[in-house]
Amino acid sequence: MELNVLGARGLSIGYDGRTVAAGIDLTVARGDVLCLLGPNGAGKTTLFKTLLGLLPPIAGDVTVGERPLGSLTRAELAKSMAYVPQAQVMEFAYTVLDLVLMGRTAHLGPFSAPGRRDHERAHAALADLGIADLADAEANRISGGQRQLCLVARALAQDAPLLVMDEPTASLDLGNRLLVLERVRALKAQNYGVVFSTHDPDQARELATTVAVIAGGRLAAYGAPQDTVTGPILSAVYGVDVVVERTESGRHVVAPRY
Ligand SMILES: Nc1ncnc2c1ncn2[C@@H]1O[C@H](COP(=O)(O)OP(=O)(O)OP(=O)(O)O)[C@@H](O)[C@H]1O
Repeated sequence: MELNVLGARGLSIGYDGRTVAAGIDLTVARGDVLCLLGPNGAGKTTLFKTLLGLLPPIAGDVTVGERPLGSLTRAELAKSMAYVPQAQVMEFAYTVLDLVLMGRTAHLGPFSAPGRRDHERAHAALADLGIADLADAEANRISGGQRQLCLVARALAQDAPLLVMDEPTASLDLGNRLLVLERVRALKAQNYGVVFSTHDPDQARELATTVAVIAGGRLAAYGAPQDTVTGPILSAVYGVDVVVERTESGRHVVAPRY
């Protein structure tokens, strides 16, 4: 049986004793894509921070590769899951290759610089995402979508089986959004576990194997996309009247009910 790369049981999340959401149970195995949906302020980022070990749980447990999160060293954690932040313009003029090499940090000995194997891994990650030709480009002088793919490449170079992506398509134009989504789909096919948040229920329906809808201080829905990204659930969670329609090509899209 495939081991879970990430799990949460009876998890309560929040800040300084203020609970944002409680009773969260979820699992992610290799090849799973868990999509996190929920209204603004519902707790998606708070849940991410808790799953990444940046914020202590108020109650309950997080397991990483079946081990309690708190028992992993920083290096073990970095080899177990890689975080992909939203792409922003960076303070320093790193090249794309430098940026991706940062993903190798957990694999380096203390005070040692990246070696030949690390460079090979970084180049392979760039090639994997179709951006090998950008290696020497300055990371601030490429498109937002390309920068997002660099951050995914950095996560791949980390050699962790789980990628955690915070709204990977936020602020991207249509072409770049489709590019990033296509790459996420490819990662699933390569047996990575993926957790990503989005404000687009169509992406959840299209890409996810499991959807977690966080709303009203709990998981309002958790399960297969066809059971969770539904008109009644979305209407209740977002306070709007929407339906999920099937297009001629067989896709499902969320639309207002007119
Ligand atoms: N550092 C913090 N300290 C205290 N409360 C916080 C902190 N960060 C967020 N919150 C509160 O926790 C709740 C959940 O916020 P969170 O950022 O997790 O929501 P979200 O679902 O990611 O929202 P969005 O979709 O707008 O990004 C909100 O009420 C927010 O005000």
